Amino acid sequence: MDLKKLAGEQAANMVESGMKVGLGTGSTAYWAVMRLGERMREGLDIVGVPTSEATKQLAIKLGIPLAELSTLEPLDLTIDGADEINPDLNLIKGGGGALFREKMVAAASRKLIVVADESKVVERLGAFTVPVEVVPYGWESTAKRVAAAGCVPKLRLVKAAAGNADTGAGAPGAESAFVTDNGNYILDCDFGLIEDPERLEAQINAILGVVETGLFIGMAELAVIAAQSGVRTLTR
Ligand SMILES: O=C[C@H](O)[C@H](O)[C@H](O)COP(=O)(O)O
Repeated sequence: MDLKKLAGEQAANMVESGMKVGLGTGSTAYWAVMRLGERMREGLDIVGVPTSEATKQLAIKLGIPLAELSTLEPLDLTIDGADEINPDLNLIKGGGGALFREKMVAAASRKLIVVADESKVVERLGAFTVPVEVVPYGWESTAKRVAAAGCVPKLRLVKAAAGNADTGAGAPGAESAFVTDNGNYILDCDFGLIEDPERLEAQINAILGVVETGLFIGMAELAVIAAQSGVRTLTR
């Protein structure tokens, strides 16, 4: 049984015609968007706001009408994945690097529904490193300031698919900084288990050079969690 598919589809079944819907990013939200595409072919009528370029391309392929966030807000709901979910429905997000647009869209939504398999549910956040989006200019200095908040930040890297035969730069397998849809970098920050996620979010967001953190505090209202034993929902 594909648990991500189960959770994603179940949340997509909660969407009603006429709704303005935030479309999340990642391998679980993917299934929600796929199901919305299927339901559109059966007569569902919605307008979506994608949280990433990848989701935008998927929605276009599925024929889901899209609009700019500013023209649609407030959205009725957003369906999105998470890397960790605690009992208060506070989240760590951004494993795929989409955290900034995800937070913008979630903040403009009346309701955020999180979709995940059971492995994402934790007692305390922090086993998954906290992604922090930073502007490329002076990122090393920003990383030092983030480190002073009590973590070990690591610049997220990606392996190049193709290289420059002349210079060897970007040769297959060579690593370069991961660049977000907003043209920024990601620092993956290991804070250990986090005692006060709300305080930490405020502390990191106050650092010059930081764009946003992957801590989503008090934003999710409902979580649809799929396990081998079935689907359950968690509320705040
Ligand atoms: O940046 C990516 C997003 O925050 C994802 O929603 C999150 O990483 C969960 O992704 P997945 O469902 O693929 O585990």
